[in-house]
Amino acid sequence: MIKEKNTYRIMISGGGTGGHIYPAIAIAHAWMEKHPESEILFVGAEGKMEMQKVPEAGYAIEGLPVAGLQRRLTLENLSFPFKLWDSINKARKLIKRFQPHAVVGVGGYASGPLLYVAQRKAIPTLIQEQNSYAGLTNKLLAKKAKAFCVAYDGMEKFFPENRIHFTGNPVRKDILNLSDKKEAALKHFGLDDDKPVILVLGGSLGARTINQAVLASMEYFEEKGYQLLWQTGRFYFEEMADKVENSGLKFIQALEFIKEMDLAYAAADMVISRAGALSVSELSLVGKPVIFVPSPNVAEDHQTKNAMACVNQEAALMLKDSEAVEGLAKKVDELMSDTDLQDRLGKNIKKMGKPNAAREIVEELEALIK
Ligand SMILES: CC(=O)N[C@H]1[C@@H](OP(=O)(O)OP(=O)(O)OC[C@H]2O[C@@H](n3ccc(=O)[nH]c3=O)[C@H](O)[C@@H]2O)O[C@H](CO)[C@@H](O)[C@@H]1O
Repeated sequence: MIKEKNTYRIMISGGGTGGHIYPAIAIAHAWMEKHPESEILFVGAEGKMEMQKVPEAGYAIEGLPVAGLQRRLTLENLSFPFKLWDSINKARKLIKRFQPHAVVGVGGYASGPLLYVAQRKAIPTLIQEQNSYAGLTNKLLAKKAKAFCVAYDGMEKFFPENRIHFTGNPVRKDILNLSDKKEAALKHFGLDDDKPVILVLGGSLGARTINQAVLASMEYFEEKGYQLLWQTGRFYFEEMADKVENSGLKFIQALEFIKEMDLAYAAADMVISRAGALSVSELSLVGKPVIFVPSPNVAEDHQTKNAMACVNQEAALMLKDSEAVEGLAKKVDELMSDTDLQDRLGKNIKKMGKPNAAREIVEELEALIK
């Protein structure tokens, strides 16, 4: 074990969406809790969500000009090699200045240049892969990374088996214990305490189909006596909030983005959610009945795989994206009318939770530095 009082410098890189950023922040918190004298520097992509969320969590971040390669042929792709070159140069300078003991990559193209430079300088790199299907950047960095902290079985398809550690995804600490938060949560969101609360989550950016499905069913939900806490995502918020306002419905609450996810989970009686890796990991710790509506627009349909890992353990229900608009109300009824099913799903999903993930990742990182 490394000494507790030393100053370690750790760089953490990646982002693009909450699914990469929040695990990165959870790792940083767990590291600082154990090694409070350390310095942490995040590296993200200019203009992306991490440039706002990371400083809000109390850490410094530098942005690289890197951009993702579009799958379609676009003009933007022409500038890709130049941005990559600039990013590698900036990564080189950052590493020279910060002199990290180790570099952590959490996926998303922002982590590519930094880990590439670190690996060429023989600085140990650890990759945290959140999904059941490895992202492109992580696959490209796999050969020289020293450790892979994963959340799903079967990751030896992508990474060398002897360096894989099955830690689970690191989640924010405040959702680990929700038992005494319900009352405060209802108050925080101005919810009624005798109407069931349905929490609707579209992943960190919101989900168009889920929003359309809620729009199609919201009158019915209100008639049934439910109240909805509905995260629309920032791209859809104005339109959805207008529609709620014009409908005159009283118990449908549209929110752009929820900062206090612990309170949202605590308030909920059931959850409708996209099946991004972190949402699934968090919901596994929360232990409430869930209907997953996986996004069909992600590499290798990995959200369906994430959701099916739960469905196969009778730990959640799943509704296909293509059936969501027509089928959401019926699926919600199926769950809300069956309290045994609610209990079973809640208990089974909780068994899948990995509450020590962040701590275990910190231990792997310590082992690399040593
Ligand atoms: C469309 C897309 O590319 N999705 C990917 C993205 O998902 P996305 O970024 O949506 O990520 P996840 O579902 O994994 O996690 C969402 C995170 O955002 C937080 N949150 C969400 C809503 C909100 O209002 N407030 C809030 O704080 C959640 O608590 C969670 O920590 O990264 C994941 C992890 O690599 C992938 O599995 C997803 O397939």
